[in-house]
Amino acid sequence: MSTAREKLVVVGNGMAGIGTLEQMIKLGGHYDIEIIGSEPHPNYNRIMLSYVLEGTKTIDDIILNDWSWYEQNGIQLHTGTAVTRIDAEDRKVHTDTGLVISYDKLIIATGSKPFMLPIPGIDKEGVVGFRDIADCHRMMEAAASYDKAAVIGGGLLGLEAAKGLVNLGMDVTVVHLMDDLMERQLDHPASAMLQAELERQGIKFAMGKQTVELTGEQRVNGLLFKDGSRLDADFVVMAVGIQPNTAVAAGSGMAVNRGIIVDDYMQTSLPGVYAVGECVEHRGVCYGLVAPLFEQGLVLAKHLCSVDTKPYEGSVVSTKLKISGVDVFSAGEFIETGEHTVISAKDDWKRTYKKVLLRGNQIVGAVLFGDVTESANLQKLVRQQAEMNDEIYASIMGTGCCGGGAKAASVETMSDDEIVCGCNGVTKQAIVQAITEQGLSSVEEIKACTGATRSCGGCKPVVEDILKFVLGDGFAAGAQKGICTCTTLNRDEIVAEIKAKGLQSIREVMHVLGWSQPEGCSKCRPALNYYLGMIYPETYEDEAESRFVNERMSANIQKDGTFTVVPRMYGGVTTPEDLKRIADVSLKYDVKVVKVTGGQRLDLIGVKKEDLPKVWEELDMPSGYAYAKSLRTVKTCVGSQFCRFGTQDSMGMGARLERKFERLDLPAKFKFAVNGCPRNCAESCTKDIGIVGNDGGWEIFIGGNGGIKARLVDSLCKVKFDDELVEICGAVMQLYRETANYLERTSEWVERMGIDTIRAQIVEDTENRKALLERIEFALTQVEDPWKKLLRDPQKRGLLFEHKEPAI
Ligand SMILES: Cc1cc2nc3c(=O)[nH]c(=O)nc-3n(C[C@H](O)[C@H](O)[C@H](O)COP(=O)(O)OP(=O)(O)OC[C@H]3O[C@@H](n4cnc5c(N)ncnc54)[C@H](O)[C@@H]3O)c2cc1C
Ligand SMILES: NC(=O)c1ccc[n+]([C@@H]2O[C@H](COP(=O)([O-])OP(=O)(O)OC[C@H]3O[C@@H](n4cnc5c(N)ncnc54)[C@H](O)[C@@H]3O)[C@@H](O)[C@H]2O)c1
Ligand code: SF4
Ligand code: FES
Repeated sequence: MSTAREKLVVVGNGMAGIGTLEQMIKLGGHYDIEIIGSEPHPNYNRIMLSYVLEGTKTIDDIILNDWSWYEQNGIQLHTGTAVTRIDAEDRKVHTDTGLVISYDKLIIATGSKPFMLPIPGIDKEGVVGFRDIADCHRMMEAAASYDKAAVIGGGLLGLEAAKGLVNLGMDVTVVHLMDDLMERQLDHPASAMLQAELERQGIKFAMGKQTVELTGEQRVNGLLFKDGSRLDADFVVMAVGIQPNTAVAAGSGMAVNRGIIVDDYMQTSLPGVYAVGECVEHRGVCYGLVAPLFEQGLVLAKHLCSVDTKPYEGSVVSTKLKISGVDVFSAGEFIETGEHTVISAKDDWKRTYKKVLLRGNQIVGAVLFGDVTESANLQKLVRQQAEMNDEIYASIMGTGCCGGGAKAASVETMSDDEIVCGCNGVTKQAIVQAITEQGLSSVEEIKACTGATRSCGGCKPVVEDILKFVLGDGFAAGAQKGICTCTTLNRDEIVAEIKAKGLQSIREVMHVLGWSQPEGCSKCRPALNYYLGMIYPETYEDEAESRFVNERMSANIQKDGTFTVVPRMYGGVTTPEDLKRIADVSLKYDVKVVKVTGGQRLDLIGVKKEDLPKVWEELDMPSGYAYAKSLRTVKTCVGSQFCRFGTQDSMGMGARLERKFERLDLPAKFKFAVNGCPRNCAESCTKDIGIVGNDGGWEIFIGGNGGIKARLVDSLCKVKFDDELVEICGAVMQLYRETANYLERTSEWVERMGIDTIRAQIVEDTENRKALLERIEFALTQVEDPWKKLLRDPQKRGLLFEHKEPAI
């Protein structure tokens, strides 16, 4: 027996109303749907208007659901039509075009309008709000004809508008009532840093100014302030906040305060009538950001589709200013009171500021300026009111300890319903389903399929964490031309730009080269850190927080949270004394397993994090770099010292090579093997550099790999003397350092470059070889054992490994 479908009418074709419908469609809701929207466009991403104004997007780029979406989903759409009256008794809406549309259920999603100051002159020509596509066009037209703009209001909207107008060539002054910009999101230090940065970008400020009149004849020509001073302006943008659109609701007898009053299921005071988005007031709060609206929309969609749902209990909001090169983030509580414990760090040289507020031990708010790498993580922690602990502390405050682990864990504990992409209302479940059911494996694919990361990009790190969590090692963040989705530049272009422009830090590279995501991502940051270190071995200050967790800890984390310790054993050779020390330390620190590795050394598995420094100290052996993109092992056979077939001293040569080239940063992990004769007992054929002794000297092979993508080596050349062998190996390593993509193994590099090209540059061009050698020799003078370095630094040691109160 079929039942007639109920009729659902939506008033407002904006982000909240359509976001709710999208969720309902996914849930399989059965309604006949009709939408009435006063704008003449299909649903678009309002938050991207800032980018349209700035000139980095067009209107076409920001359409979220084009006309065909409505058709495909059987939705009747009336654009350019405003609802003027709701007749709740007869369940009908009336429009300004004379339509009368009946409903069974009604959703009001009318959003807000800009608040226009009630001052003389507000109606003059050249005074606009910034809310929709029409406003955006008005601003762009004004910029083509006029020079001097004033933006009243130094909040998020005002600052983004000001930057857009500066980009369009206008002379822009932001007029702000208070002494601090964005005082609703930032504390004083962050505000001051923000203002200084925006001044550098060409925006002027008139702070602490109350506008009492807009002067001029028909068109505005200036602003008059309460203190009697004036500012000339032939164009004025009003950005002093918003007002929920409640007139139609109020006129129909609905309970309205500042916004339309709703309960925890978005139901208004009238039966069958719901409201969602900026027009509503929930538990006394009206929201002005999209993330809460999508959270409301999800609850409403489930409620209307009779799917079990938790009630909507309010949102913890976070904000991010969308101005390139200005990284600001704020979440939850941001002004400290006596109740808070404050963790903060301000660096005037790097121009960064971080503050985290705790109530008890719970994270209740944060402000970041300059370095917002941890914004996605902090957003989750504040939303979850997570307990602060050593790992979270270290990852947020910059030592980066276990940041990856903490993030992966928090992705695991996120509920399916949790919204990952606030701008587009995409939940964790939607992303996981896209990965598992549609076989997606990159951020770009997730973006195309779900919309996540499509707008401000702030959710990209979390999307990447989910990809990593679901796919593990199978995660490859996209096959685009750029090194990641933050840039379209490839490795060679980036390295060339760094050299040509003398760029010195990750932040500078991302800013100058126009990264789409100001704080970068987990793919580009480690790569940039490597390229900068390779280009400037002497002066570049390594950014530990841009390295992978194992590298930051100088140990490999295991699935039970303990670590492994692998000391160096040059050429796979050890001594009874070293073995005794390893045994003593293993017993003392309750090491679970001592494993002989494939690279001929010992792996102490199951060391507790807090014991790592003591284990390193008591072993008193160099780090084996088992965690690093660096030289790992030099596997040797017994060779001529003992083997009756041996023609060359493979153990001696292996140890020499390992001592010489250890500790150097490389694009990926790197392994040698050295054999005393062509019987090849130490298996040179699958190593990055494989060396085989013969009667007349040595043969050098490169580009082998025994891992997932197995590859046998190519022969590079034969040499007669030991010193020549070491030189060729050094030149190969330096050429690889200078030309490989970060994480590219030599097996891929040799195939990409071609063995003949490499041979020509190293074997045949002796001048080039000499230059490569000079550069690697210099780089080698700059390296230091990381275990010893950490042991010398009590603050870092305390922060990374011990449960001590960190020094702030
Ligand atoms: C320039 C700009 C940048 C922003 N950037 C961000 C950001 O970075 N991050 C963030 O979280 N938020 C941002 N916001 C805020 C965000 O865009 C809003 O929170 C969101 O769009 C609100 O969605 P909504 O559906 O409630 O309202 P809207 O998107 O405004 O949709 C309401 C729609 O209803 C229509 N309507 C109104 N009355 C009627 C009627 N009587 N009949 C028919 N239709 C009607 C309106 O014309 C409008 O199209 C930004 C806003 C602007 C203007
Ligand atoms: N990146 C983002 O997240 C983003 C970007 C743009 C807009 N938005 C949202 O759009 C909405 C509108 O933004 P907004 O910046 O207009 O609102 P807002 O309320 O965040 O900021 C308005 C600012 O104007 C100032 N102000 C008030 N009266 C003034 C006066 N008479 N003279 C000078 N300054 C005065 C206030 O002190 C305040 O800082 C907000 O909800 C905002 O969250 C968000
Ligand atoms: S490779 Fe040759 S020298 Fe080395 S152990 Fe085997 S047989 Fe002996
Ligand atoms: S949160 Fe802005 S694009 Fe996802």
